[in-house]
Amino acid sequence: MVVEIKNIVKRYKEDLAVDNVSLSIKEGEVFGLLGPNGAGKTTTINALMGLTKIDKGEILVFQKNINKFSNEIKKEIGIVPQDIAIYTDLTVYENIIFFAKLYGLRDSLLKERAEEVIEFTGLQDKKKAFARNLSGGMKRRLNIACAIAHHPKLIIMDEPTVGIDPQSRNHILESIKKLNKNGSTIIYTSHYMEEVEELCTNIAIMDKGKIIAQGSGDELKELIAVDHRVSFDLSSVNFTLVDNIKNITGVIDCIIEGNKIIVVSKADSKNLSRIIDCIVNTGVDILNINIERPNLEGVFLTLTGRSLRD
Ligand SMILES: Nc1ncnc2c1ncn2[C@@H]1O[C@H](COP(=O)(O)OP(=O)(O)OP(=O)(O)O)[C@@H](O)[C@H]1O
Repeated sequence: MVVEIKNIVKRYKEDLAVDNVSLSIKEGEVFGLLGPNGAGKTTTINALMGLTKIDKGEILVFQKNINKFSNEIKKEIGIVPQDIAIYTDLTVYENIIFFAKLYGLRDSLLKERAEEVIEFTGLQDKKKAFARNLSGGMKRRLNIACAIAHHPKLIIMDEPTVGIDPQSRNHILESIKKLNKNGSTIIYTSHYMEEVEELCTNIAIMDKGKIIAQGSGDELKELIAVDHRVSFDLSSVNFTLVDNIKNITGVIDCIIEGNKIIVVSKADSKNLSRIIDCIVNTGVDILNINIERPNLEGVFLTLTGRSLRD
């Protein structure tokens, strides 16, 4: 395991920010911590980075307790904090050099890596620009560049795409995939379920300080995949058709909404082709088919009764 978080607790006065959280993160994973604002993600991540003192529990990174970290271990970690940590009065290049030196890079390797991460984060045109003059998305990219020049084995990113333009967001998501492909283990927090679903091989859903579910995206969606829904826009709808569809194996219900029908089936019914045949044989044209797939938003809603974005 690259990271083992064991039963950690963090309280801020009456507020139990992290309530007995345990997580294990394997080498090579993109591990997603998903949860709404205030769920306890940043507190967990700050505890992992040794920035927040925990009240109870234990955290191991590379099998070492984080309180006993040597500089050698710190050099294996890259941190992209939620609040952008760059020097606005330095240029893009100078910022990268500054942080890379902190991680021990020197001489020709230092310059080589600075060029490498400038290209990696797409900041070539901004190399000599002062950080204060960058857009929000570019500042985020610079923040990432500063955290990865030393080629860390573990990269921790706390909501790196909050409040940025779609172009920078896509760039960051692609960069994370590449970093993972090149061998880094990634821990990624977000309240955007689409990002977590796209990026992460293992996901923990956090709410009110607790981990409420954990697994791959598919495993989590299975939690709510008790039935599936397919809607058909039709040229016309009649009751004979609806009755015939209800008689197909696996169909639980068939709901009429104007010229649309919504067919609810048990998961794994594999009856779509039979439903389509049934409609076509009645002489009705199918104008559109929409298969409603379960997503992580649905998982969160089912588990908590609330939306992720409340
Ligand atoms: N320094 C602090 N002092 C007091 N309370 C805090 C502090 N940091 C966090 N909290 C509280 O702990 C809880 C968890 O906050 P945390 O920032 O970890 O959540 P989060 O999931 O990261 O949310 P967000 O997505 O908004 O960053 C919240 O109720 C928050 O108000």
